Amino acid sequence: MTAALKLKAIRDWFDVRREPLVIAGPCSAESEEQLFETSKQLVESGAVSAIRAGIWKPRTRPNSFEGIGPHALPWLTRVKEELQIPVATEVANAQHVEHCLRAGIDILWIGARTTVNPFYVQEIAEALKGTDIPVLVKNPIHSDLGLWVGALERLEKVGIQKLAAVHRGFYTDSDAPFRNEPKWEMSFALRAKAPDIPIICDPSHIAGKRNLVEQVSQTALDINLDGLMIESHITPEKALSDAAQQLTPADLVSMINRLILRSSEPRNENAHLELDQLRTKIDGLDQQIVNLLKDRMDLVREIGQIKVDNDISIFQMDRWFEILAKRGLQGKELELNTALIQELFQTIHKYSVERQNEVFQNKNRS
Ligand SMILES: O=C(O)C(=O)C[C@]1(C(=O)O)C=C[C@@H](O)C=C1
Repeated sequence: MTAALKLKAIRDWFDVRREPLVIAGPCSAESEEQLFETSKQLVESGAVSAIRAGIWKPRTRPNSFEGIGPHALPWLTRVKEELQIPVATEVANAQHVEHCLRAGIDILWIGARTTVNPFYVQEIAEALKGTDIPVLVKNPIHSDLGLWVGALERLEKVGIQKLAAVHRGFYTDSDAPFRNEPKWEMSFALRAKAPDIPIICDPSHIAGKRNLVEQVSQTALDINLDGLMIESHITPEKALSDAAQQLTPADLVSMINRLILRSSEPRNENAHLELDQLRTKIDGLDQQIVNLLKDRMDLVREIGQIKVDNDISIFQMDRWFEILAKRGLQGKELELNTALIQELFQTIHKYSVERQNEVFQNKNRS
């Protein structure tokens, strides 16, 4: 089921100074000078459409720098007024919202650690009732699509129509290669569920390392995300938070200049024809795959009948491991991605077990 949200298209509420839409600025506002100087260089480049800076920083461990707090709000309004650019900051509770509304902050975002908690999101939504301030909602830390959509719905329900999602990646045990796992499929799932929500990518938090920010930004544009939110600091190595992933304004601007903007439709007739031909072939193969799945499922059902008639259990570990190993080897020989084969056969197995369970349930009922 799709979530029918009443929204304003992002380009109707965002003055995009240059494509792609980029919101940039320091992870944290650390001093008036650091924020102003970073913002000035970014704004003068013409490459960014809004400035971001965190002033309340939810940190994993205590004793880390937790942000300047409301004292930094006038620094942000100075950037807004002197540099004539919209400014954005993160809010995590109703009090933060009230501070920001009073200070005239233009855009708010809800962080990954807040999106996970419907109580916090509801409190923020209530505090925003009656305003039309744009709100960006970062994905929850773990890949729970319901929480992400739910947070957007809570905001829409109080009348916020300038809404966007921010894809910042998902928690992972290993930070190789990225700090947060991109799981791009979550953006596809969000598009399927709420097609009108613009999605902005936060490559800094996915990458975790400045040398990988460009690669992630390019992928985000190549999968048609609607913009980028990137961290930038005049002296990144001295940053009080996220030092490893921030780029100097100059490096950020060169990076933006290197990004390639691609269109979602082919622009020349030849490419159009070639795509059509290949897609027809894919359609044929997909039909075969589905027919093969049907044949396989019929065999699985037959096996299920033998099992239930002979009191044999559904799950057959040795056989299951044998299939994974054999198909894994075959996939390797054909140079297919190992995870593709593993995940495909795990899914097939899951539905085989489900199918046989139905056979067992039918027998139990008769
Ligand atoms: O070989 C079986 O016993 C089956 O039921 C088939 C199958 C499969 O899908 O390949 C399904 C369940 C078992 O755990 C192992 C394998």
